[in-house]
Amino acid sequence: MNIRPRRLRKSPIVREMVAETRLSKDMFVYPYFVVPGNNVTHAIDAMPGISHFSADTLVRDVEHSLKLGLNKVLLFGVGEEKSEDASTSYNSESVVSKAVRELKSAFGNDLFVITDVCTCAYTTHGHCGIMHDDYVNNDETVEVLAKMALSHAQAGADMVAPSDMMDGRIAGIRSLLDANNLLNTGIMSYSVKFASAYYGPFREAADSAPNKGDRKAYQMDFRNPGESLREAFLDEEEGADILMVKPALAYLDIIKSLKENTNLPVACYNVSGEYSMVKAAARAGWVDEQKVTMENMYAFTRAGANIIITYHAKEILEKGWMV
Ligand SMILES: NCc1[nH]cc(CCC(=O)O)c1CC(=O)O
Repeated sequence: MNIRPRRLRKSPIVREMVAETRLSKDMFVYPYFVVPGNNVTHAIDAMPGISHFSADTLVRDVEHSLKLGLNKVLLFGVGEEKSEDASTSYNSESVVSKAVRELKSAFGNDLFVITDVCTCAYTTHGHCGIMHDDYVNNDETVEVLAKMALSHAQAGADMVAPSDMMDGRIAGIRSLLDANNLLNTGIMSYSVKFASAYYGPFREAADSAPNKGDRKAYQMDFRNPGESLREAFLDEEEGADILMVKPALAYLDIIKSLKENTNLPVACYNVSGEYSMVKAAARAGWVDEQKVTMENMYAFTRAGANIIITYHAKEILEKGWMV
């Protein structure tokens, strides 16, 4: 026997030398939930370790994140007045726009601010668009999304991230941004977003559960890898800068095939249900939290993700789990 793969597993040094996948904190994007008011830090039950922040406490928490080397955030607005037309979503005084202004005035270009663009937290029915006869009207929704993206961009967001899955929304957003001379505001598209039960805990965090029906008439069917490439290519043609796959853990095949088929950076969203399952199992003593978390992070990287959006990011860096 002259071939012995175990030679290269003999010691930590040799294992480090031949490791095929590297993970860096620069790959992480950390999500934050922003609520109205002052001095609010309210823990989200379904997502241990994650809280709602008002703009002032957000600035303090982000300052701490920045010290850890976490310099990219994804903002979700929660707790705004809801309506049929989601008009609070594009108000220049919206909770997200205010938070963007405060973060940018505190940290400038030391912080990269991405905003989630979707109406589900702003509509009375909790759907990701404008509804008529129990159906989300695509083109009317795209107009609202473009206005919402514009308001975030005008507040100073570096990048907007539409998470609604309407057809043509990347083109709609890009053209409104360009018409307003916001040529350098990027778009990270939730290109391949499946209708998934893994969003369960998030709906508590964002108070965005649909009060009737589900999201299957706009989010993708998880049986369809071919359609996932079709969706991603459309976004690429429409001007997306980054393509995202969501959820991540149950969709590693999709991440891998997208990476092999595009030259754009690929992001994955390690969603709330994936996060809370790890937390719950770790709390019960069934898995080693550090080891399972890092195994998941490497799985995303190995599949081809260049960017990982994860609720674990802060704890990974706080506790030095990278090493
Ligand atoms: N459309 C809004 C949105 N943006 C991100 C998530 C999920 C994030 C997570 O679960 O962590 C959702 C929920 C949904 O589509 O139902």
